[in-house]
Amino acid sequence: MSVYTCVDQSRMAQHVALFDLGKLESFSGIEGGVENTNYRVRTEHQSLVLTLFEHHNQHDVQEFVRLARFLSEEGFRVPAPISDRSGEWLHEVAGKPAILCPFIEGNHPDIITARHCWQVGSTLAELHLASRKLPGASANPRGFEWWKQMYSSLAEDLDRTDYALLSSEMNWQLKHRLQWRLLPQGWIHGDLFRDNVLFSGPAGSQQLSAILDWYNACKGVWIYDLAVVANDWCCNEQGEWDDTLYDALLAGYQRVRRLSGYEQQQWPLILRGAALRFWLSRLATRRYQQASGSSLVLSKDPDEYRNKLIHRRGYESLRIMA
Ligand SMILES: Nc1ncnc2c1ncn2[C@@H]1O[C@H](COP(=O)(O)OP(=O)(O)O)[C@@H](O)[C@H]1O
Ligand SMILES: N[C@@H](CCOP(=O)(O)O)C(=O)O
Repeated sequence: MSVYTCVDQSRMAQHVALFDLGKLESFSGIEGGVENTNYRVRTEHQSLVLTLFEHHNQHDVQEFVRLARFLSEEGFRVPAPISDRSGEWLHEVAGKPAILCPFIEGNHPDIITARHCWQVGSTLAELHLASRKLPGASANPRGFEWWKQMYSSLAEDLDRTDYALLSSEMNWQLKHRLQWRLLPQGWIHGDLFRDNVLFSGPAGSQQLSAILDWYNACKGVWIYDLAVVANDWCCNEQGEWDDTLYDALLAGYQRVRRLSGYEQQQWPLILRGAALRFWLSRLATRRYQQASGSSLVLSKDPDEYRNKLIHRRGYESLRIMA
């Protein structure tokens, strides 16, 4: 469970009292999540999630919640923060920027099927196209510049073999920066892992009920967003593809937006970049968790993404289904 910041009963009640939600009934830390502190909050009138941002200031939060608010208004199943009586949706709780969103029913499926992947793919493409109407996406704070900073700070955290792998991939990515820049771009979710999507309904006919955690939303290459999904949803921890899931994801995405020949050509490069990004961020998270000494934290294994990167480096090209 990831609860980095503890909020006591009286502070929670004081916060809930700002909204038209009735009295606070109960609250508890949410299991899952890596980066922020989340509480499930029940009031007389509603079930909600309070998120405290651990690494971002109010300005950052205003920026990346813009997309979630826009998409929610466009009718996508995306939780957007609710406003208090004075119209304010961004607050400070325990010294952290805080938002309160409606709790959305659903679960993260234990077993991923082609049906899940197809729905995630098509919804992702719909999000990409819909968000073209929202101007002003800012650059990815976990993009190439951040990779470089992390790379130079990681020499002590990695053994020689892993550091050599990291150096080699950084050089490869540097050599191919221009290819990234020529790909179609726009708003991206940036972190569409299984634990950021909810499904509801009976097993076998589940429907996607929400896309959560918009806290990495930024400007980026669209197929990078798709590669993040492929690397998490469609392979095992060693990076070996499940062809059925992989084909369903790409078919779902391409039902809405067809990949160009150039995107197909660059796909292996982007899959590698997406694996590298999460290897780096998991190493960064591990370092942060060790330093903060928090007891209620969920750890995600950096080696999983090192393994996926190794696997992706084995591909010069990769089939993309129509
Ligand atoms: N609005 C919501 N409705 C239902 N569950 C939610 C909602 N927001 C978050 N959660 C639950 O909390 C978990 C962690 O939230 P998330 O935003 O992914 O945290 P983190 O940014 O720390 O990774 C999610 O996996 C989900 O189960
Ligand atoms: N989904 C990611 C965690 C989120 O990435 P971060 O850069 O915001 O820490 C994972 O599984 O590693």
